[in-house]
Amino acid sequence: MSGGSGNPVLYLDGVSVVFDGFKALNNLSLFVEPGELRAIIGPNGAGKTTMMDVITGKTRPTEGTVRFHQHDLTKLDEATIANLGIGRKFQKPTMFDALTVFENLELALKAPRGPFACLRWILTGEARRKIEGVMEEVGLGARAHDRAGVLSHGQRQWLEIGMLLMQDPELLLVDEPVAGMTDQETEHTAALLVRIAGARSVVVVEHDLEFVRALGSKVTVLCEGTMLSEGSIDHVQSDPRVIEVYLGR
Ligand SMILES: Nc1ncnc2c1ncn2[C@@H]1O[C@H](COP(=O)(O)OP(=O)(O)OP(=O)(O)O)[C@@H](O)[C@H]1O
Repeated sequence: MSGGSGNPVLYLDGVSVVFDGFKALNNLSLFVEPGELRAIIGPNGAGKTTMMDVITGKTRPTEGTVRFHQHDLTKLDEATIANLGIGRKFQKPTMFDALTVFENLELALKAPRGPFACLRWILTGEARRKIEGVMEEVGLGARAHDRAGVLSHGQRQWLEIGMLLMQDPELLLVDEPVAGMTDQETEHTAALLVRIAGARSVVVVEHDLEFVRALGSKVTVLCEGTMLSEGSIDHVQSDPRVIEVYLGR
């Protein structure tokens, strides 16, 4: 068993997911510490998306333990899990193009429930400071009043991360954040994720190994639904099993 020193925020032990007899996850164990940044890599079909789906309650494991602190995530629905403080960023942005960066963050904060909730909303000084803080964190401070629709692909991804941060997640799951980004945007994204981890745990699934290297974090390599190798990027890249999976055929 590996797992670090403290109590993990996220604890997966012996997790399997079987789809029609096919094991998408096979006895997977993974532990993420408070404030940790973790990269998950692996070839196509390795089970990375299925792992994220299990954590967020979209997919139920066939067997195994999935815990967020003391909460058994296998018993909870997606909305409850999100409310516990697990945010997930998908590849496709979900912001409103006609609204500004500031307004999108404002909407993410208040998440109005019910038809008149927004009419009762008054932007308090505290909320404004929070929005400004998040804009600085994701590097969009200078774009506050630009409409989301005019942002570059990279900036839109950062806004989306900012929208998740407005909900104060304790664990943020980020799916292939740098797909389609320029080299400069990719570098900015690595720095951004390093910056925002620490105050919360961040798990990043990504194919781009140069980007993963720039994260400087512990890396977990998945293959055929199970953990193949774990450690620094140098460690996993020199692991013969990883070399075989990535380069061997
Ligand atoms: N709902 C499903 N029903 C049947 N098989 C599925 C289902 N979801 C995923 N799979 C299979 O499980 C395996 C793992 O898929 P998964 O999407 O988790 O891999 P991945 O590592 O995210 O791959 P990629 O890098 O291509 O996104 C794949 O072989 C996939 O075809």
